[in-house]
Amino acid sequence: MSALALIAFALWALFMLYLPHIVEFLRIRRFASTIPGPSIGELIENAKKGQILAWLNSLYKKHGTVFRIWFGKDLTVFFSDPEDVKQILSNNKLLKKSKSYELIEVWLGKGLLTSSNEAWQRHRKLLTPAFHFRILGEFKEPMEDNCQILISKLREKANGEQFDIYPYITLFALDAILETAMGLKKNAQMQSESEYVKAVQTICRVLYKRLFSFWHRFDLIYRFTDAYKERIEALKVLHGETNRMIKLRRQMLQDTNIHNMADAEKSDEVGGKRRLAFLDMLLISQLEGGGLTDLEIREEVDTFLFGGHDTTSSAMGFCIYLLSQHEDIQQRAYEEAVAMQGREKETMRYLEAVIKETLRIYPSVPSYSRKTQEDLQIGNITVPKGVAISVLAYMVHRDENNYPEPEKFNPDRFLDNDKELHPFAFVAFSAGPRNCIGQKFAMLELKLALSSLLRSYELLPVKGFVPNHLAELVMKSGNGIQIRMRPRK
Ligand code: HEM
Repeated sequence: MSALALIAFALWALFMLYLPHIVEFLRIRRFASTIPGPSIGELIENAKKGQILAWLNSLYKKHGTVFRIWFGKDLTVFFSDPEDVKQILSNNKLLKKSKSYELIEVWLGKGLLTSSNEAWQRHRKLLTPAFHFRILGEFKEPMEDNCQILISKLREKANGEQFDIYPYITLFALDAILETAMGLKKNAQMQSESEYVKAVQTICRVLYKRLFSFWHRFDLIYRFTDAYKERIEALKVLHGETNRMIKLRRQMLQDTNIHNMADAEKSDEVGGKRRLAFLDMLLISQLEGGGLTDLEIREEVDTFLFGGHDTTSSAMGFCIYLLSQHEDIQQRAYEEAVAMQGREKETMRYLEAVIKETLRIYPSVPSYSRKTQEDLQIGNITVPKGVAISVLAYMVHRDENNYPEPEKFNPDRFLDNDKELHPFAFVAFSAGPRNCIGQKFAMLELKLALSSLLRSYELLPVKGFVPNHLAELVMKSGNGIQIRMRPRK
């Protein structure tokens, strides 16, 4: 065979290899032309401005509840109608996450948040008991200890002067998740300079930055950036620490003769405490023979850490801001917090409504996406295979049919007409099979922290302050959470 024929054959083989992708892409392009949406130029311009949520809001107003955006060659269709959201989130065939989740795999690997198919199903089944409310109750005490540290750290700020409370909250949330996920008392609140705490903050920052950067998305370019170097250093610390903890907790189980759950239930001591961290539960199920590999365990522990600290700090920060702005609502929440002291695990009707209303206006995860693995009918649209579908919780929560005056902070919505709401009108924790596994954990932590804060301090508004909410992977306020505080008498 001549060289030319060889080249022609190679080209043909390559073409045949890519043919299905080319056909799929052409179908997607044809479909995209039937859905309204902005140009790529508009995307770049708005990403540069950093006001993605305001832009998505304007697209919703212009195009309605369904619109599309091209992210490079990847198409995402955004949905905000509760009826469409119901079809998306309850569909058992739509469980695969979209491509943007691959960016966080360097840290989380194929943990629960990023994995799909059988691996996800197996892990979810294995992890669900660890989030059972009875087990979570065991964490009330360490969470309360961390709340006390938060209250005392804030004492120096409770002088009526303006300050940013957000850094205090993040360290509190990090301590709460480190202690419960890994059994690790890190005292981030006391040692904010620790190498580990800094690595968590660095990795969150560089991963978010990459998600919304056009250039950093190209691997070849990214490898030459400072962010890449920072990422490598942070991952070394993070993975090193999780591996160290796996070794340490395994040794503790061995030393206390715990080989299965029955032994653990009988034992009083796991590392000096009766409580089992999520990590212990995973290690015990490994000992019982049906568990995960060491790598899978590390990925899950890192996933809890990521999923569990930024989301709750965001919710807590926005809730404090809203309470500081609404004296009457704060007073009602305060009275309930006083009446329920020590019983926060029980229903706290008003504070729960306050938290839900906060998450309605400021959903910690403003949108989340799946990828279609086959053509899919949603409402009157047939979405072709290979398209990312995004639930835009931020706009679902601003649907005027369910929420008249949607920008108004009114927790009574969740007391008065909760039953009249569309079941998919509130999706801050997502819904269906891939909903947030940690939502009960999050509610317990938020209730404990907010009620002890309310009992200790009066939250006062800062004149003219409005949070600049940014759509990072987790919604944040770009200008912090500025408040003033006074001790309660
Ligand atoms: C206010 C607090 C929280 C909010 C608003 C929240 C929200 C969400 C949302 C919207 C999802 C779905 C994401 C997606 O489909 O891509 C999710 C998934 C998840 N969350 Fe949360 N979350 C919170 C707290 C937590 C906590 C405290 C933990 C862990 C202790 C946690 C662990 C997870 C995990 C592991 C998943 C993936 C579940 C799966 O795919 O099976 N979250 N969360």
